[in-house]
Amino acid sequence: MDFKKYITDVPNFPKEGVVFKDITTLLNDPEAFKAVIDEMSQFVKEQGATAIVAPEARGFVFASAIAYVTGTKFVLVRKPGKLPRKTNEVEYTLEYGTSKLQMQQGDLTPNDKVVIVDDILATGGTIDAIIELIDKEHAEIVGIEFLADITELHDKELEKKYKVKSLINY
Ligand SMILES: O=P(O)(O)OC[C@H]1O[C@H](OP(=O)(O)OP(=O)(O)O)[C@H](O)[C@@H]1O
Ligand SMILES: Nc1ncnc2[nH]cnc12
Repeated sequence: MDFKKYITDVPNFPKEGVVFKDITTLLNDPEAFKAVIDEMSQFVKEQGATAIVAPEARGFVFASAIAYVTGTKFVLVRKPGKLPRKTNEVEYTLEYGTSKLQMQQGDLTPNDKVVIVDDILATGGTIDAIIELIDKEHAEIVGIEFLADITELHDKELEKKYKVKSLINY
């Protein structure tokens, strides 16, 4: 399936100069969304993952469906003040701002084999922060997957260190 046609480009959102990749048009199409979840789940199975880690909010939309299909545990990465137990925290910069992400201590164990799931890889700031949070728990990262990758916005370092898959490349 040609997934690209289900993503809508929205110029100058949320800031002047950013072309926002709107995934809601994909979510509005049940067949396309199912095909995406099936393909992303296949990657998780191939890597032999025991856990999926994803950031709010759009990452959750994909990750929870993939965790259900693959029977893996799902660990949440959230913005500050949302997770109730003791967390680790990392500050990061993304295409249109700076923020912090947290993951609860002990949600992952050193035995976990993790696939990280998110909708968009842009500058890579978010994914780098998630990797740092997982490394603090000494879990193994066996793969990273995105619905879409905006190639011109990030370097190639991620692909050098990890098995990375994107269903759509811009
Ligand atoms: O590669 P980067 O430049 O770091 O950008 C990618 C991140 O930006 C978006 O999340 P956002 O923080 O906008 O949160 P949302 O999912 O809550 O909209 C997207 O869902 C990725 O997580
Ligand atoms: N251009 C973009 N579109 C959608 N989500 C994003 N996250 C970071 N950059 C983005």
